[in-house]
Amino acid sequence: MNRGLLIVLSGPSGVGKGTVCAELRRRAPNLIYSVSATTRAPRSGEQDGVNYFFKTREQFQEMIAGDALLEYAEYVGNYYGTPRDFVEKTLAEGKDIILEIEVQGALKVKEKFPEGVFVFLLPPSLGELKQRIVGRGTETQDKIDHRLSVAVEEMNLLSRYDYAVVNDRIECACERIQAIITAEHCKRERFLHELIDELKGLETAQNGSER
Ligand SMILES: Nc1ncnc2c1ncn2[C@@H]1O[C@H](COP(=O)(O)OP(=O)(O)OP(=O)(O)O)[C@@H](O)[C@H]1O
Ligand SMILES: Nc1nc2c(ncn2[C@@H]2O[C@H](COP(=O)(O)O)[C@@H](O)[C@H]2O)c(=O)[nH]1
Repeated sequence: MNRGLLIVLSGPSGVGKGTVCAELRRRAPNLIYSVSATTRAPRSGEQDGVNYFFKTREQFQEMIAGDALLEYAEYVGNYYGTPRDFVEKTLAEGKDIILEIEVQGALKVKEKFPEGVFVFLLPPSLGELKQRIVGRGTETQDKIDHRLSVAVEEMNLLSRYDYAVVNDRIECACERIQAIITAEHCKRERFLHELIDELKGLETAQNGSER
């Protein structure tokens, strides 16, 4: 059985990662979502085990010490991390999994899983990014300013990603990401590699007989 694809979706706060991820999962129910652990307080409507595993700092530090996280990062005053076992089990079962995480963590995942598919979601403009994060209404002005200053640093790391996708319209962004996932599956198809090897063999044999 082929291993599943590890897809990492990053991008600045407020660009629409969560929104795009939710729409991708609606379109492709087989795509598994990695629920992160965090020390951030739940927002109104967020559920433990669904949006995040909400942890105290002590519980999170125990997860770090017990090597239970594939990666973690401190972002704007809170810890965020990806539970390791669930990702490894999902990939071993041949299922695709998507991680929606910030840039420092994504680059750590890239060191461990260079075969992953790393997608950076971009806003159509910085003005629109600001409007989205303000419009969501979940953060204080202080936190918004902090998240926007981190956003600029994050966008400087865009070149470390395999793909950049603009989230202008949610449907278009999802279609672009779905096209990337389809293409990445094709690249990994064993029969294609066998066919390419066969063609190379044929070419070598032909060149040999022409000499
Ligand atoms: N393509 C879009 N057009 C207009 N608004 C959008 C679009 N995508 C997302 N939004 C809106 O932007 C806001 C931020 O989206 P979302 O919470 O998904 O961002 P995020 O990148 O997951 O943020 P964070 O990293 O802070 O969790 C939400 O109010 C969402 O409805
Ligand atoms: N490195 C990680 N970053 C993560 C993880 N889960 C979420 N995130 C990112 O944190 C910021 C803030 O999230 P918010 O829910 O407080 O708005 C955002 O960029 C998320 O993508 C994780 O496991 N590791």
